Amino acid sequence: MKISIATDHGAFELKNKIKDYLESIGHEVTDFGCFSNESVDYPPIIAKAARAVSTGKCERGIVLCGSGIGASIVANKIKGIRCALVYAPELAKLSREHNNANMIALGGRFTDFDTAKELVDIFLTTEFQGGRHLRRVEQIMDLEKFL
Ligand SMILES: O=C(CO)[C@H](O)[C@H](O)[C@H](O)COP(=O)(O)O
Repeated sequence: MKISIATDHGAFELKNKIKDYLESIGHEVTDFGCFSNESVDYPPIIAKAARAVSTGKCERGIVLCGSGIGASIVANKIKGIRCALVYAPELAKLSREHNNANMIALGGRFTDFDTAKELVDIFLTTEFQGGRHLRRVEQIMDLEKFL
């Protein structure tokens, strides 16, 4: 799968570990930064990863920051993005089954690598359930028409 990834300094190491892990299991990862521990502003970096999903260049995206909150807020500003902030496996599962999330946000200061790996695995392998959830996701996407 083609996956975009981005972070600010708050999850720099975790981003690199997730990228290496994804590549080791055969995914194609486009890394939008950041590329050092130096403090950076997350909005433009995260927006690039979200735009890659929005335009179809990547099928899914993973964005990170210290808490994951800022990253999720930014990603959800981009057309067509449904980005879920996930900390627990059940939330990663629900983000796909109920929300058809095309991106997840992780908090690097609150999530260790083993947990992140589990969250990412679930996000990438769980199918959207459709049905009543499709109707609701369509209602979410309809809201973009009024932006
Ligand atoms: O945006 C955030 C919080 O919603 C991210 O966690 C940032 O990584 C964090 O705000 C960065 O904080 P810092 O004090 O500048 O390292």
